[in-house]
Amino acid sequence: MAQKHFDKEFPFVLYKKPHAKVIRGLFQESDETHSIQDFTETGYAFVSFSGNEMLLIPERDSDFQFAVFENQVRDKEVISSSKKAETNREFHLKLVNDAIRAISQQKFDKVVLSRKEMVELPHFDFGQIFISLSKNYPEAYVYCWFHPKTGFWFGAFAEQLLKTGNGKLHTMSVAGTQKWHEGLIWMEKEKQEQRFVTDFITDELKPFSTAVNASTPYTLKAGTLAHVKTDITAELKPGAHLKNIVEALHPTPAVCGLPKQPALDFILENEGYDRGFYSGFHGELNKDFLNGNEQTDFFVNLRCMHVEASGNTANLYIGGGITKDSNPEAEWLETVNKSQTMKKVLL
Ligand SMILES: C=C(O[C@@H]1C=C(C(=O)O)C=C[C@H]1O)C(=O)O
Repeated sequence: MAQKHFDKEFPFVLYKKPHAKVIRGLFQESDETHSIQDFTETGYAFVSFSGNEMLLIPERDSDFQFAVFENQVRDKEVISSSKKAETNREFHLKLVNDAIRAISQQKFDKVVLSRKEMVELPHFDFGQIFISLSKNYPEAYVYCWFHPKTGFWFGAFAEQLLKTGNGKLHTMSVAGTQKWHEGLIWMEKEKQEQRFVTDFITDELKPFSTAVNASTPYTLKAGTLAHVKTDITAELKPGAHLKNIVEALHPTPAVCGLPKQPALDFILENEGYDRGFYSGFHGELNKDFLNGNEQTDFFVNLRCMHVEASGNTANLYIGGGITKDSNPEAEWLETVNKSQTMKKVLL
């Protein structure tokens, strides 16, 4: 089905929710480009970091399919480094140093800096990549998006931007990174960068809610990495509009910074490339296609990559949060570790 759509250059998305056994697919019946206008639409949303591109595979022009996925065997870990990565390293170290200086000059408290890394693909098979991601990361939201306007995007991570239905909203604050191991301990630097995200989200949700509750922070395992996570729930006021909530939350300090505007300006002036859909968000808009409920279920687009429709190269996107206590070399290594999520299914 997906291959048939790709051959015709019709948009489609394959996705598997965290810990789910079911693969879902939404297949557009035309090559038309649909966009989100006000978040009252129904379908699958795919939104860029800047919010300038808000693509939609609309329910009314699509066919929904699902299949049970059972294979849970993980592949071996891949460690690789390329000459290209070394060139990136110098640039990234300077970028992080510049950000630490800007923080010490009180321009902002946190900024998330990212980079793009190119990997050549000897043989590209989108179905096989999607299955391999699903197999390796059962705890993640795994997806493969294709649109003639964007080419392919893949991702495997479980950071929810928001889930709403029945007047309730669920979201989470995820930040701080370490290699996962038994008994790991979080340092003040990681706790602080994650607290920035929690405080931002709870403050932004208050005008839309009668109550906002946050759990105590705990460890989230993501592949071979671990992050600090807080669950946040809100009781929405009647009439709270999804569009306004999305605009208030995105981009959170998990992918942008705090305060939002100076951090965003720093990213746009210094990162040196266009993030495109990396650190944007995507997911079911106003419908859970499997059970038919009215529900929105958006995830942040992280641990992701872009592959042109020609399938010759993949661009991996990786970043991390910088605060006053950041160490540039450690921040570089964090992006190298995060790049393994996608490399594991490519090399
Ligand atoms: C920005 C990324 O990840 C985000 C940043 C993290 C951090 O700064 O430690 C951790 C998890 C994500 O919220 C990425 O994976 O590219």
